[in-house]
Amino acid sequence: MKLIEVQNYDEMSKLAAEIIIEQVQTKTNSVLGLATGGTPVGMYQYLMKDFTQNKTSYEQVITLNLDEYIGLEKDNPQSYSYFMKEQLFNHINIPENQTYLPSAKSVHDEEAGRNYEKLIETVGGIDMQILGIGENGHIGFNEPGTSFSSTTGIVKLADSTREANARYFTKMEDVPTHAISMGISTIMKSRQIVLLVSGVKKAPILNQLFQTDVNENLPASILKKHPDVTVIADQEALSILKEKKGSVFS
Ligand SMILES: O=P(O)(O)OC[C@H]1O[C@](O)(CO)[C@@H](O)[C@@H]1O
Repeated sequence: MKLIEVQNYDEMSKLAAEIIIEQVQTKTNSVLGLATGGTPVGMYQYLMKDFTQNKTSYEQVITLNLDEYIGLEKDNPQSYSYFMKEQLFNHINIPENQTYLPSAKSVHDEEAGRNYEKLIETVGGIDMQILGIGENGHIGFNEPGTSFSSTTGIVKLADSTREANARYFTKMEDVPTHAISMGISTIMKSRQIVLLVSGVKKAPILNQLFQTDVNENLPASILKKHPDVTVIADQEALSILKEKKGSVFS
């Protein structure tokens, strides 16, 4: 994993957007894997700004999101489908039928994961996957303990994930208990991965990520086995890791 150290959230967001813009300009029909959550919001704002100023075109781009809650309609403001429209799709020239999120009718909808896997294959695989990391080390909604060979399917959210995401809901009971998520092996098939890490809350997990071996209790640790991963981390996220100089900073 290549680590790029930046000052703050804004620098992380700008750099991530620049990497995506370069990808889209170099390969106009790029397939982008996108993430939700608080981390990529600033990056999406930079993409919108660039679209307004420089007219980078997304006409031929295809996007595939990592995950979606189960039980929320697409027009529910807490759904990731709604999030992506609000944060990005409504503001750039990407055709709606080229933006995909996984979607499952219920926690028993096993077909949904298989269909998403087929879709990813049909579009030729993901060129560049953007990831955030959960405070417990999850990528997508693959919680600690998930098999590294997992493919897209229904996942149960860890209590800590529901608590972390409760900030977007009126009350804890409204936070869905399950989601559909790209699997870990699915994410690992992406040709290039960019992991964004910002804020002091992510400092412990970022430290663990660099200090521990690849193991299923820390889903993001599998990224160490991928040939092309760039981690962009800000000073707050790096605060614990940098105290332990000598490991990655020597
Ligand atoms: O960016 P946040 O809100 O800290 O969330 C971390 C990660 O957890 C998820 O919300 C779970 O999908 C990701 O989208 C995100 O990258």
